[in-house]
Amino acid sequence: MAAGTAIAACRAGLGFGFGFSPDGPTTRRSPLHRRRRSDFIGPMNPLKRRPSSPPAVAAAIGGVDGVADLVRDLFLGVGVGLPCTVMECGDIIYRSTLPRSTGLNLTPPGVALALAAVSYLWATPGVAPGFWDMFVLAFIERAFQQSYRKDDFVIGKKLGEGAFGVVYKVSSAKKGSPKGDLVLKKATEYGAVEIWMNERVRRACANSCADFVYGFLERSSKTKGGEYWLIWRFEGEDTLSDFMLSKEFPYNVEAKILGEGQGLEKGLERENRIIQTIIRQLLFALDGLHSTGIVHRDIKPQNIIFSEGSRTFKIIDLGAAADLRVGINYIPKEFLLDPRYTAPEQYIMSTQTPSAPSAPVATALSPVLWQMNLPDRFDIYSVGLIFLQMVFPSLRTDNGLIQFNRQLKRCNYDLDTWRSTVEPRAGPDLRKGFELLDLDGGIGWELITSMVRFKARQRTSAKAALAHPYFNSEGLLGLSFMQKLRLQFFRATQKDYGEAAKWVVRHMAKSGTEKEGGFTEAQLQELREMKPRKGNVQRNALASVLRLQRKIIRTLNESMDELNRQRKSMWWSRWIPREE
Ligand SMILES: Nc1ncnc2c1ncn2[C@@H]1O[C@H](COP(=O)(O)OP(=O)(O)OP(=O)(O)O)[C@@H](O)[C@H]1O
Repeated sequence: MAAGTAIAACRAGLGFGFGFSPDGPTTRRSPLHRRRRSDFIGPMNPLKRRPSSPPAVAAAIGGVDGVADLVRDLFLGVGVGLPCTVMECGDIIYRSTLPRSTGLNLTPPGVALALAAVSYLWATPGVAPGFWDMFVLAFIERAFQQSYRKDDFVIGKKLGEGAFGVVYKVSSAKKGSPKGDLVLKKATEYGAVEIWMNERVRRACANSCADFVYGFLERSSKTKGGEYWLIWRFEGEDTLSDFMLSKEFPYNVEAKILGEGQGLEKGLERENRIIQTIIRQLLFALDGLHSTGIVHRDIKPQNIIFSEGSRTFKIIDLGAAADLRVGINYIPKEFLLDPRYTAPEQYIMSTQTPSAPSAPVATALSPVLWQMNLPDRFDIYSVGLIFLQMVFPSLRTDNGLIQFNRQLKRCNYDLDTWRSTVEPRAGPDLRKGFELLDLDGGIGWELITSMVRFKARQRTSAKAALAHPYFNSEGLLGLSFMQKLRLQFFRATQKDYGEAAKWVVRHMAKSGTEKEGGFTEAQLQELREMKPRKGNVQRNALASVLRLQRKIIRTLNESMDELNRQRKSMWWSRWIPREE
């Protein structure tokens, strides 16, 4: 019945038919298709023309073969096709008339479009991996992971106490729990963010941070909302800060990260090698975080732990981190980032950036926002300061670092200017530091100055820094042709294109000219800021209207922010384990 209808439709040229068999349109062998050429185009050889017949008749004529065709058409022919006048149906008898199967047709614009789409989906922080991580990996992980309760832990020595939590060394006798000591952090409401970040890191770049085991909410009579309990493996006793406070630094780290017996005399070369290794490990860990869209925001030697197991430095304390893949850019109001290590911009996203919309939209837009703000450069500034502290012993104390920050601010955050002011009257420690950075044609100085800069956009990324020749053991002279090319590229990317961008923006923003009338953006801004003046009623009225407009927009933005914050806290808290 259905086949009959299709034939009628084909005859009428309506284009309905049983079109799509698994072989594709060009190799169909049903009685229906045998007929098509002759019906619509006309026979090429009248002798070979088959009579038109309904499928049932064709089945009778064709015997078993026909029945098989009919059954196949009935079950597999499910599509809607174009009439053979439009579609290349071919003819089973004249196989040579069948168009050659080309499979997928590749065209240059199609390839370009596909490449652009793939690059966008995989660009930092990764839209496609983000959806996969959030909707597949997270659920699988949750389904198979071991869960814990408060009673599973025996609490031992206190390791630290911050503004938002207490950290203990603990052990667990629970079957299946990791061997060895564990670390437990009891955190207040902000622990939820930390659990989220640690779970994300464990799935995306486990080697970057301390090995996270589990996190859950524990109700308690003392705290209103309960406490979040976070468990990690115990990585080791020492943080980078502990090592740096010792007079033996950097030699006290050498055996741990490079092994015994390096066979070099104590001196600049040897110190340089150790510092190089620490910075490389730190950049490697940061690159892992940044590639998955997480910015730590609290990078400092106290938050870098030495893992005895992997003999590398790892990052801890993700309590202030931001996950820009899904738009968690959340800083508790009372939370102050450590001013000794923060970059001058204070914020990782422009304050003009509206707060992130719902998670899927934020994820889809994340590559654009990431490129607009380059939030990872915030952490790079902190690494640059740690690098300076390792090289110049006088900066390792709090007072030394605070004083340095003041000097740098006075020099407009320009390390070259700072150097030119302090070097002439430098003591032996400072001079030794400059000498170390000047090894191999000043390649160390070049890297450090590309990290500590006022403008985030001019700072290097962790990935680019890792490719810098500073990390090549033979220095500048040992660089291959390709490495030299890479260095040139690195230097080119460090140039300030901000002025060029400003010029374009200035010209684009100019909405009015004297000739064409209207106001330029700058004039409008002036009007917005202007206090009402007597005597110019028209101007004052316009200024009042603009001020009112600004107020309305600000109020709307604030309410949207508030709503988004509430909505966000609702959606992502679903991922945090509840009370066990
Ligand atoms: N996985 C770990 N292995 C070993 N020690 C750890 C681990 N995690 C944390 N610690 C120790 O606990 C201390 C405090 O940890 P953490 O910085 O996460 O807590 P915090 O409450 O946020 O502290 P603060 O606010 O001072 O940064 C660290 O300085 C470190 O000595």
